[in-house]
Amino acid sequence: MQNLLVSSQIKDVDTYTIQHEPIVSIELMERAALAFVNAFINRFGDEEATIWVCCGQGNNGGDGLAIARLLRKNGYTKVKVFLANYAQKTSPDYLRNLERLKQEKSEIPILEDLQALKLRQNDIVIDAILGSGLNKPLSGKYEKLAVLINTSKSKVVAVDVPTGFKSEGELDAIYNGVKADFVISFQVPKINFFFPESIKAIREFEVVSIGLDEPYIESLPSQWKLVTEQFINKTIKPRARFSHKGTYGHALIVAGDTETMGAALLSVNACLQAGVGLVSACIPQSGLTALNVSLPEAMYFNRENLSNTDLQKYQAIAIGSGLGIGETQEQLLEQLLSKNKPLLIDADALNILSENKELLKEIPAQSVLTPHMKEFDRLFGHHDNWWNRVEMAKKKAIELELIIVLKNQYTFICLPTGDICVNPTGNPAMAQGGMGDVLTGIITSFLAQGYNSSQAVILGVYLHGKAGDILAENREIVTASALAKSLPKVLKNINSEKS
Ligand SMILES: NC(=O)C1=CN([C@@H]2O[C@H](COP(=O)(O)OP(=O)(O)OC[C@H]3O[C@@H](n4cnc5c(N)ncnc54)[C@H](O)[C@@H]3O)[C@@H](O)[C@H]2O)[C@@H](O)CC1
Ligand SMILES: Nc1ncnc2c1ncn2[C@@H]1O[C@H](COP(=O)(O)OP(=O)(O)O)[C@@H](O)[C@H]1O
Repeated sequence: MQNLLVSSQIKDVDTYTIQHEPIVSIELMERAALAFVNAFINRFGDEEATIWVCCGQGNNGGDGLAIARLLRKNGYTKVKVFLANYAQKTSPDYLRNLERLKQEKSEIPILEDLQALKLRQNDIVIDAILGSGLNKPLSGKYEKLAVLINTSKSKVVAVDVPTGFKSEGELDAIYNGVKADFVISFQVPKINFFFPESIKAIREFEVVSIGLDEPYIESLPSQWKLVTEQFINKTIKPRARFSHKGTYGHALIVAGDTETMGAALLSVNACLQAGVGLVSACIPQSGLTALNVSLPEAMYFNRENLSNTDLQKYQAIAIGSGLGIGETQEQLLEQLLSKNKPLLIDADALNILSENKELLKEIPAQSVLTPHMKEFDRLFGHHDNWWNRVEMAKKKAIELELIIVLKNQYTFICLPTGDICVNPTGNPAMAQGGMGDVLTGIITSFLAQGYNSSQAVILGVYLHGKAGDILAENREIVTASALAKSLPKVLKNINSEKS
């Protein structure tokens, strides 16, 4: 897991690195500029392009000046600098870089008049006006400059964060900052990059290391974590020698209704593909033939028997995929809740809870809820923005001792400890019905296999997205069935790379 930091902490890490590496701040700025330029060249190799580097007077502007100089050195002949010198204060490193640019006779024109900023299609604007130092909404000349850049049809590449974009906290409904096609951000992704509202400001981003002190970053208190491949590789266990089906647990999946039996089958199949030892499908009798034909590995569990069966033999129980809503389904959920065994609760079972909120406190601790945005809002109230929604998910996860998996492009996993783990995998090719049912099957499978609840959820969400990413490399659409089918290979690849 990688700590995600707020702006004040990032500043703190800069200071710490400067003191302890040690490195003088102007050198750190040079390193940041170099990292930006390398990433920039990788992506925008056209040395003939006209590049306008727009600089403010803080450290973000200082980066911009160094970037302009380094681009010129790397063969970009048409680099121009525009100084947005609208502030009273200037940073010392900005001033040093300005001096350097002037002294070196770098042939880079330095412009200050807005009239001179004639942006054309195919030009590239490097936005180094304001970075993570933003401390109030954009207004006046800054706002005017942002409008000019946004309406120019030039490609916009932002340094660290687009000017006017808040790195953390609630994002305003209306965004008046620079809209960047690409952001090259330093060291850690900013928390707000993961919220859907950021699409107004950022089309794509890349994070580059500038050599800030990583152990110090990890030592800082932060409840925001990014799930990393290293964490997954470390957590996932290969199949053991002399193991048998009993080693990998028995899962019970309560799902399906006459018209939504597919959801149950998808979920049960995903559970098998993710490696469970045994799975029993508690589906309506009308689905029995379909189950036997399509998933001969799965067993059938008659719903009539749920109330009088000892569920101790199941290592994991999920309820909800395609379950339907009605008195019968409500009874099924209540029966399971009364067994006082952690559950995974998805889809219609969540909708039943929304209609019977008094049941929320009956959910056993360490249970997992997997709502998408609408299911979440039905459960815990309407939210105007994602920052507030995630804050509420965190609050409820702590209060009810649950794991809340708030599904989206970047899924937020809120743990009872208050930690919020952001999942980086997944893509729009996966935006199709049934994908959530597959996720339920995968997490249930990992729960049955003996991973603890947080591990099972983090592994499940990450691998679900990872499988989708691998498939999306050569197809536009990834169906839920295709994703489930690909899981054994994804697991194999991870375990082979480890050994
Ligand atoms: N040693 C360091 O601190 C490093 C900093 N780096 C760069 O430094 C940036 C942060 O630099 P700074 O902290 O100087 O901040 P910025 O350059 O982002 O902004 C500086 C100034 O803008 C003012 N300001 C904030 N919001 C405003 C608004 N809406 N309208 C008008 N003025 C506004 C602030 O009061 C401050 O004086 C990062 O984004 C990154 O690009 C990098 O060079 C890496 C190393
Ligand atoms: N654009 C996307 N990027 C990443 N993941 C996505 C995207 N669209 C959907 N997903 C993933 O697919 C799943 C969809 O879940 P859900 O909406 O419950 O689907 P369903 O109810 O149809 O099975 C979630 O895990 C979500 O994170």
